[in-house]
Amino acid sequence: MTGLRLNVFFRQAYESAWEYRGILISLSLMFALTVYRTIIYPLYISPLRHIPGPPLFETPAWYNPFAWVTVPIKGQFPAIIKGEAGIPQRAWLKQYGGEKGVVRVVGPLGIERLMFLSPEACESVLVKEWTEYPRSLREEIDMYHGAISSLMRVLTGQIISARNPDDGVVLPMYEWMSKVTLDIICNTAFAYDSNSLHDPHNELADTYEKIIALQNGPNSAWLIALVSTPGFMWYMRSSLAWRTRKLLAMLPIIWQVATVIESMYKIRQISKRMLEQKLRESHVTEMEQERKKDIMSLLVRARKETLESEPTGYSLSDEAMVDQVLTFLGAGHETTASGLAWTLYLLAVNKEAQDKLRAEVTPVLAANPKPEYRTLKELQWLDCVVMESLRILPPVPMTFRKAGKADYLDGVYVLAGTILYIPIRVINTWQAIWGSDAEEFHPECWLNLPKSYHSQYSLMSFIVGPHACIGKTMAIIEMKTVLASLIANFEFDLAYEGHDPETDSDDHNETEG
Ligand code: HEM
Repeated sequence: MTGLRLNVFFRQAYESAWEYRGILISLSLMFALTVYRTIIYPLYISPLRHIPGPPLFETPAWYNPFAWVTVPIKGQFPAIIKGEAGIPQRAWLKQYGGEKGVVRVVGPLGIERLMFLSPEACESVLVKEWTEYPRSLREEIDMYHGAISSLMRVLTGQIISARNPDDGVVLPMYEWMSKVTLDIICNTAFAYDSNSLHDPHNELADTYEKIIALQNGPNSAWLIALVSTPGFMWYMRSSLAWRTRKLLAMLPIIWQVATVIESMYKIRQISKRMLEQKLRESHVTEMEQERKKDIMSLLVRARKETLESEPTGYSLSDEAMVDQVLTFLGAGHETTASGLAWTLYLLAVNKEAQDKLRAEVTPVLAANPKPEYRTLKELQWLDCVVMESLRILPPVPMTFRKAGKADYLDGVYVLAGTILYIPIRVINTWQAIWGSDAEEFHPECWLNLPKSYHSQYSLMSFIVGPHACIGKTMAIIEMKTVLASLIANFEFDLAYEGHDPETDSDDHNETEG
């Protein structure tokens, strides 16, 4: 009887397998391909497998069958997203980098990444041959003072309304820095008053706040993983994203993507409205309108002038102009805010450096509360503090390139398509360049730079080459202007003894998009 039942079972199984053979063959092929791509290729076939780096499988993982599934899928990604930005990479370079500082890391799905430290490699990738290493993803000081005065009024109001103003008040400085930098960039980009410092319901500020809350929220690691998924950015730019957003909003974790889609759509709509207004203003003759200096007005005027002189020539479309301004908004707002917040943190820990800065800026601001940039530029300690903060805690700790050709870098044959980390924070704090206390805050090192300092490749906070940050000058001026006013007017302490924001937040700034 049992033999007969088994026989029937196998016959039915065989018939079902035959009926669904197409699906079964596809699934088997996918399985085989996944095993090949995530285990066999990185461990036994890749020409990069001999380059030292953290092992894909730590010894105990070989004996854990569950790890055979999870490790190849995740690669070193858990260490990267759990760790503070740039720190796991620094540890790997120290442990495996050797003399030259070359390390291989296996990311999710067996995709390999290489890290190079030497100026020669950075020069090849970012400057000399930058077209061969494409990115895989993707002063106007007067304009600042309005926002800075508002910030001073708001913070003073918060302190006065505290129960014991003399004891100080605990304030979320990162949020306030984010508001002031948004108001500054909106003014600079569109001559638009976002007024986020005073009006928490401002449409643009509110929308940005939603995106920032996701970035800093508990599921931010998932969001980064989703953004890094091949094809994700294509999807986000397509109309499919807008059409499927309500469906996404219902799914766990993925709902964040729906929030990003809606926020991006709203920001784009607001920018379009502003462009329409600029286009209406551009018909008014120059005599009638004040010559505006915001980026969007400059673009509108440049396009009008190009079309007048060369009607058939190349000019930016409306859509491209909105894109340009949105890039500025995105790239220039959070970066400067986190640079400022980290500087305040470093000064709260290093009270001596803070007092020295106060002694330098107070008389200058007493003589003129809205100093010109030329005045601020001469303040030596202010410069040291800002540069040192950007060195040890760079707002963009890491970026990426993709090899567009196969070639040697630092003696390693790198295949086309390989992802290269540009380890900004690691280079900024590398002991061979900056000395044995490279990871500590020493503003005075800018008064006497080490002999090993290279003017282009030792501080990479804004990277170098044609894709380097075009807002670098503005960012440094903005940071100095806001910081000078804050330090001249307030004293900063940690919110509580032992406050360590590095472990409080899981801020991991991997920009791949
Ligand atoms: C402390 C503040 C800032 C830091 C640390 C910073 C850093 C960077 C870095 C590292 C990149 C290159 C990313 C890459 O190529 O992978 C970049 C690009 C860029 N930055 Fe900045 N930035 C800051 C502020 C600003 C400001 C204030 C603006 C605008 C006014 C700005 C505008 C841009 C633009 C337009 C790009 C190119 C974006 C693109 O091509 O997609 N940045 N920035």
